[in-house]
Amino acid sequence: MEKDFGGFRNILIIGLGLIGGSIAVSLKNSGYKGKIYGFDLSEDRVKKAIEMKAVDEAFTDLKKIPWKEIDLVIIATPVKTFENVAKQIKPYLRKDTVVTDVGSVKGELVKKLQDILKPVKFVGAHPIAGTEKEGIENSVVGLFRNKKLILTIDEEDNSTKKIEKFWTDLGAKVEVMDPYTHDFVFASVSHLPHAVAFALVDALIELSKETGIDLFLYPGAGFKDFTRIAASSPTVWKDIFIENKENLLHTIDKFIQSMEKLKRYIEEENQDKLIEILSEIREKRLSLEKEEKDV
Ligand SMILES: NC(=O)c1ccc[n+]([C@@H]2O[C@H](COP(=O)([O-])OP(=O)(O)OC[C@H]3O[C@@H](n4cnc5c(N)ncnc54)[C@H](O)[C@@H]3O)[C@@H](O)[C@H]2O)c1
Ligand SMILES: O=C(O)C(=O)C[C@]1(C(=O)O)C=C[C@@H](O)C=C1
Repeated sequence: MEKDFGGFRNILIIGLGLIGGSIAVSLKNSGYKGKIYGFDLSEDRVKKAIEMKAVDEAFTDLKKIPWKEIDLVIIATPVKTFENVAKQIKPYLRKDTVVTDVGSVKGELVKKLQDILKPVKFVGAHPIAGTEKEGIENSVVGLFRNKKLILTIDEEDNSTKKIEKFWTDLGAKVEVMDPYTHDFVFASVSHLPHAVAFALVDALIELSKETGIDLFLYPGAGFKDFTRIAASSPTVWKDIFIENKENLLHTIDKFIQSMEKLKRYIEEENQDKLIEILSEIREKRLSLEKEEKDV
């Protein structure tokens, strides 16, 4: 099928960060023909976006945006800003403009945004792709290629089909999930791992203080691999943690239980149990590599 990115003629990206920027540069690189407009509160980000030719025009003032031309708005700011952003753009939107997002949390937020934006259609979307970097200066061409993209929709209609085509043409593999299941799943496989990585570095900061030995002078590859995501944006992640609080707290409790189990087996020097649990965990982790190869 011909690449038409859902047939949206002109697009506005709100939030010229890593994800908003990666959408812009990926569109430009894939032959998207329409205009890409950008908006950000930061003058520097706007300047950078224009300098990089990631967007055709970019603004820090909503009033200056050529709203009549905009067929699709993509909200790509930290999740706690979404409601305000929706309220601020609502008066400018054409009734047939579609609004979507890239937020890492869905749940109630999807319903709130649908209510704020009504009668304009809001379609919740979450690309399962990113890095620990922030800002458009770190954007990646092709970031979404072969990556999952979760659409949190109740039913298919013309707008959801267009959003699905938009992401398919960027190379993503679209899956539909209800917003609440989405938040449990990504609390487990994304938000908990980030919390654990942040906490692990925190533990080493505390141990360094307690002992007077700077443990960060001796990181091996394992520590670096494991904690790459602890370099992620504090602003983006405090919003994700708070917006998905209930699910995240539940997964943190499960993680503490697993740590306590491991601690107990170590304390008891229980070799059988350690072999049993570590073997089971290793099998699971290895099966993940195999699934990736099979894709
Ligand atoms: N980083 C990832 O790996 C990743 C992956 C998938 C989804 N997401 C989601 O994408 C969104 C953006 O994350 P990012 O990593 O691109 O962050 P980022 O920090 O790189 O970019 C966010 C941008 O939004 C701007 N901004 C903040 N508040 C604003 C407002 N009210 N109006 C306009 N601009 C505003 C900031 O100036 C910044 O340029 C978040 O909702 C995040 O949950 C992130
Ligand atoms: O690879 C990374 O750096 C990421 O953290 C990407 C990652 C994740 O896999 O957890 C982070 C947040 C998202 O909402 C989606 C993807």
